[in-house]
Amino acid sequence: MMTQEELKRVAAHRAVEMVTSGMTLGLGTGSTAAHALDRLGDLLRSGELMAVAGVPTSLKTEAHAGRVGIPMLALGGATRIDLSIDGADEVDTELNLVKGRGGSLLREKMIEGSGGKFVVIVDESKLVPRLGCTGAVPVEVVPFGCDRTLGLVRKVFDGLPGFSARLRKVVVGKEEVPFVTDNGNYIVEMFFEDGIRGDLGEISDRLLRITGVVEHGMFIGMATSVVVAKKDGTVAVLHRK
Ligand SMILES: O=C[C@H](O)[C@H](O)[C@H](O)COP(=O)(O)O
Repeated sequence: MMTQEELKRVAAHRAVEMVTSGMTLGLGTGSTAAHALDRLGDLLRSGELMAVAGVPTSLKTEAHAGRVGIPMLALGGATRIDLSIDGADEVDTELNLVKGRGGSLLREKMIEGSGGKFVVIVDESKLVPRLGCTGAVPVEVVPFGCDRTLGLVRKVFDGLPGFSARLRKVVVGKEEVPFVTDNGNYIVEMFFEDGIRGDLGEISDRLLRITGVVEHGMFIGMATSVVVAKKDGTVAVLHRK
């Protein structure tokens, strides 16, 4: 039986097979996407891939891509993005995603939603019947008035049994402080007892209408395919219908 880390690598390597020389890539963030960065670096060093450039979805990815020698472009400097490769926290049966439990959802959504293919790489444990089944659905909010914004997010799900929301905190020294994203924003985490039931598009619209919300971690209808590494070591590639 392969470990979860090995499965992440298997999925990442399969997605990197879709990369050809000359492509501009969206470079994802997280432990699964990290395997794709390493593989891209290896292929560039060996000369099997040439003239590839990447647009990093986080400062961490920018540093990693720099270490492994992937040439980079800023989002504004890329005329097109041919293919983005990134992990996800959850993938539902329609290939909608929860992303951003690592805090990188905004840049990911900007880059992965800017055209081209978006290939998601996961191990089997990320497949869920409904988004929000296995943990937090993050929402990026501006720090100003964040308590008011948190209250307005709670109102969207008013009366929903088992729903809760809180500001994501981290411990620094002995103190709990808000988690700060690469964009200087905070994260509200939404929790659902048994996942999100209802129209995701409508829920998305209601969240995005709240002044103070910057973006949320539901990636609806964005993934063009999902590479799933299964426990037995086989790989399935699911395509959006
Ligand atoms: O903010 C984090 C990103 O959305 C990641 O792609 C996501 O959290 C999945 O990360 P991992 O591959 O480490 O499970």
